[in-house]
Amino acid sequence: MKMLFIGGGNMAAALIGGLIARGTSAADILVADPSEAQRESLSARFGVAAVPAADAATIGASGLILLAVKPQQMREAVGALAPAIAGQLVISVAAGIRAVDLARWLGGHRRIVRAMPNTPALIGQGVTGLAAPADLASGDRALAERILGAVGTTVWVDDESKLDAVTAISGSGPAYVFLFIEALEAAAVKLGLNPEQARALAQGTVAGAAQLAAQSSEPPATLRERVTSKGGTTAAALAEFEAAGLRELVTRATRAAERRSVELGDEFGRA
Ligand SMILES: NC(=O)C1=CN([C@@H]2O[C@H](COP(=O)(O)OP(=O)(O)OC[C@H]3O[C@@H](n4cnc5c(N)ncnc54)[C@H](OP(=O)(O)O)[C@@H]3O)[C@@H](O)[C@H]2O)C=CC1
Ligand SMILES: O=C(O)[C@@H]1CCC=N1
Repeated sequence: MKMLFIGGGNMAAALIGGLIARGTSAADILVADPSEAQRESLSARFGVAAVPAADAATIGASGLILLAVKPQQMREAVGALAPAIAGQLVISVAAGIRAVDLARWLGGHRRIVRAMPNTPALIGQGVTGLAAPADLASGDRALAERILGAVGTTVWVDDESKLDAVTAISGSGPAYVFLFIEALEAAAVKLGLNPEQARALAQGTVAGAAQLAAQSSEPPATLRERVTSKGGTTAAALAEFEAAGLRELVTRATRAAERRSVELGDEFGRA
């Protein structure tokens, strides 16, 4: 089946890279993106064809259309598709933009799934939230699940509005983890380790802890307690995190992301 990506930026690259690594043929993927640099980069990295804009013939020949432009760009991008769309499934990965608005811009098209993936899709370790209208055919649900499931795990939410929370947790989440790695690395250098040592230790620790949490049947709190010897070094560090309100800070940060997702839908979707 031919897949057409509208927008070939960071998220599209992660999905395309993940799909190709897991057996999708590059010949089955076409990307439309006005940026020459993006097109060249995608073709060089993944061997996919890329065009500045999709024409009616390529839109009509695609079995699946993936919308991967920024929310701010979605109305214009979708408006250009509308006259040529041939009833195929459309999957949007955009934060905030609601299915009802996409449907309106697509001239009443109803075969729409919203997905909120994340960039670890590139290495097949993504996690994607999915939402679809209740009347979407089960074959379309299965197709969306197969595409996003090829690059990681999937989680359906019944209510589309829950995707704002999904975005705040797992869509944006990799950036929170990268920030923590950055901070741990910087702290390591301040403690006198060289930058290579700092990177190896910080990255290795986060990767190992994440793998252990994923493979363990025990909750993260139990795994944390197992590191924390009574009166030891971990307890000294965790006391600082708790005193600084790390848990509340995470709640505040994710609320801000969720709020922003709703705002993006209001700001760029309702027009
Ligand atoms: N990055 C992430 O981790 C995640 C992103 N998303 C969602 O994915 C979407 C894309 O995000 P991201 O990849 O980060 O953004 P990028 O800006 O990296 O990619 C968007 C691309 O679309 C291009 N574009 C703009 N207008 C059009 C058009 N009319 N037709 C085709 N392409 C067009 C842009 O070109 P130009 O730069 O020239 O405008 C750009 O290359 C967003 O809606 C975001 O919410 C979802 C989950 C995670
Ligand atoms: O930052 C953003 O808006 C997008 C959505 C989730 C991750 N990146």
